[in-house]
Amino acid sequence: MSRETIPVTVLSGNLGAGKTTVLNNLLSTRTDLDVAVLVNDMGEVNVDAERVAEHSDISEDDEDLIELSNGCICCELRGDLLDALAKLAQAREFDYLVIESTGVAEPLPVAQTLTMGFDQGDLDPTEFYEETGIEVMDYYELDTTVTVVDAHQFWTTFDSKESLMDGDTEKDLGSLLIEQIEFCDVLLLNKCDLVDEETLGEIEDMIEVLQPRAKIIRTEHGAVDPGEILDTGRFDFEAASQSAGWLRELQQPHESAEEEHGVTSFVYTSRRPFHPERFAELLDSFPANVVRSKGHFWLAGREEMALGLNVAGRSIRVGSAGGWIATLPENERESYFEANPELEEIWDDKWGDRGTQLVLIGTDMDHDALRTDLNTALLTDEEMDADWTAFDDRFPTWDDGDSATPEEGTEEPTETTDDGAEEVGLAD
Ligand SMILES: Nc1nc2c(ncn2[C@@H]2O[C@H](COP(=O)(O)OP(=O)(O)OP(=O)(O)O)[C@@H](O)[C@H]2O)c(=O)[nH]1
Repeated sequence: MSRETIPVTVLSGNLGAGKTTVLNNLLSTRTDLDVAVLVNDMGEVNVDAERVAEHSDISEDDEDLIELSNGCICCELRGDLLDALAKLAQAREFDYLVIESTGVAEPLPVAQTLTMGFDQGDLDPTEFYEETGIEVMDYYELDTTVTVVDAHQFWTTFDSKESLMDGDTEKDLGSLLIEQIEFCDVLLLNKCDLVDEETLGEIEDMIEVLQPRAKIIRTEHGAVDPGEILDTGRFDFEAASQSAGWLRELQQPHESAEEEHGVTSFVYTSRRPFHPERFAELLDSFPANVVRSKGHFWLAGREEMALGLNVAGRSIRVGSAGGWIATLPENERESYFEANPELEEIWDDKWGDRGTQLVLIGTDMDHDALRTDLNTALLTDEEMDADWTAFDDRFPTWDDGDSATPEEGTEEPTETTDDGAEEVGLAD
């Protein structure tokens, strides 16, 4: 069979979750399917590629199996990924392509590379086109992003602060797991043979709140019907980027009802700024049962810029979330109002759109107690009239040249930690 475009499946998942097992299972049980494989491993020697070769008809010298080593396809190997895709396309025809990404890859940049193409490839696409008559990006279509999650290690990884280098940034396993869950079309909850029914239910409740859009499939030893991960047509960049539970919650806030296993979420909003020291103290001892929090906040004394909070597992990051609409020049502000008439409703005569909006997701959270704690960190009436610049403020500072609105703001998060007062220090 040959076809117009090759559907591409990207397999992500933490180290040891079972990505290679899924792949081996697919290749060894369905030899009738013409699948090419691209493996990205961080190691010197590409262990995964050797194992895939061992367990399937594909040999390591085979042009069907391409290995990318010494880097991660979500960062420094993006160009190499495109090179490899071009070489595969040139080598022969096949019906499906599966990319197994390294255990530290974030699915989003991989998806971006596959959907947006040659922003930094070593290979000149024009040259390739002249040689082959094939437009690489037209030849492939990102079809399904699959995250493999290790059910047995789930809670340990979720709470883990063990860090890994992800390109130039250090990431902890917990937040990587959350990012992988938040960006996928299909989630394989693997190693279900090692976990009891009650725990599986707890994990599923958490995953459903973090990622309401994905199809969750329980697997043992990576055995999954190929139709669930190949040529499913499920990938949609826009939908995938918008599917994280926290984002949905921000867009349509609602107090979620308690699930069977106590996983809930809610949105905290305030039109008063936080006191920098009291809010820092709150983050220092942030409750461990809040496993995910995202949003922007207003810190007294920082009237030019919204700050972004990003809590994932045990990692707490604070970054710039862009300027307030209130700080924009008059004409730009007016066009914002025209495009977003609902702004009128939240606009404050003195403070404009300044305020706080945070989603909190967690297990057994006491919503009222958390709201009270957050409210206690807000300025009091008396403090509202005080000189805000006199408050102690150990949050980092950023260049405020970025005029993005809070919702659109890209974060340049500064890693902060939350264990122990000494380590926590938000300031440098
Ligand atoms: N009991 C059990 N073991 C599994 C299952 N799936 C995979 N394993 C084992 O878990 C280990 C890791 O699996 P891999 O498939 O290598 O995991 P991976 O995600 O490819 O790992 P990296 O390539 O290191 O990121 C192997 O020893 C597998 O045999 C499962 O469902 N149950």
